[in-house]
Amino acid sequence: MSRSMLALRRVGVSFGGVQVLDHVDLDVGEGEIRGIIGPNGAGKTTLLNVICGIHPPDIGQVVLDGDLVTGLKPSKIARRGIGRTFQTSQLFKGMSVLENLMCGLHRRTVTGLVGAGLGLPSCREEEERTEEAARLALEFVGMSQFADRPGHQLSFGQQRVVEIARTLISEPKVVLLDEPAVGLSLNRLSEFDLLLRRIRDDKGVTLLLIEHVIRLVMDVCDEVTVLNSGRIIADGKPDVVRNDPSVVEAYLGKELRARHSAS
Ligand SMILES: Nc1ncnc2c1ncn2[C@@H]1O[C@H](COP(=O)(O)OP(=O)(O)OP(=O)(O)O)[C@@H](O)[C@H]1O
Repeated sequence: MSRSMLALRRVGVSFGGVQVLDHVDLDVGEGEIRGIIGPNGAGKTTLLNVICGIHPPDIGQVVLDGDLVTGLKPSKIARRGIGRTFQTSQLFKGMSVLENLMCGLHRRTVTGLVGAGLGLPSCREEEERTEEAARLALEFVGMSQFADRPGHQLSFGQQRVVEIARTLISEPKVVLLDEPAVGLSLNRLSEFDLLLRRIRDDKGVTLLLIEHVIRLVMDVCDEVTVLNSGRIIADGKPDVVRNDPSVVEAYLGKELRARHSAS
């Protein structure tokens, strides 16, 4: 593995006495695309919430690029270099796609939204830089033609891509993607696969991807981690994980058994 970019050490979380994450250890190398799969309720989203600080772990540690970030506020963890998308669209209604992206950066600029809104001369230069960064991010994900379109008018799949662009303008080290391929057609899926690779290769971003679209996970991920009932039951190259008996049983079993009996 390359240098460790993100590590979880014996992370535990319980909700109302139910252990949702149980001594989870994870090492993600710099520039890796890591898939996290598992049945519904396995703890995948909770894992992302722990990493980005939305839900601090009861026990254990989160280490980002060598620094302990456990217990920091989500905004601080974001500043340390972790971006995140969610299962549902988080675009602001009534704002254009470009404005949505600029919001992502305003939160980090010196003058912020208020100064920009007042149009203070000192803010104009920063405003121009913010707009330029937003346009470049849109261009990177191939959505420049939608810059002035209200965000909520885009298809669900397009909104997810805009959200990824919004994470990129902050130049993160790691981006966490929660089911980003929901709503994408098969054609779009191969474009999306390429986009993820470009984010890694051109921007050097490490990606952690929760996904139920197994084809995408097996194609694009360097490594795959399988969670079941809050525990890691397998971890490794997609081909190895795909054939691991415990994974077949816990997660892929139903699907594969159905395919075998059909063939
Ligand atoms: N805030 C919460 N309070 C109580 N229980 C929760 C909370 N968040 C999650 N859970 C429970 O923790 C378990 C794991 O949920 P989580 O959303 O992490 O699973 P998941 O693997 O992401 O599932 P899915 O694939 O359906 O999104 C579930 O049983 C869920 O009901």
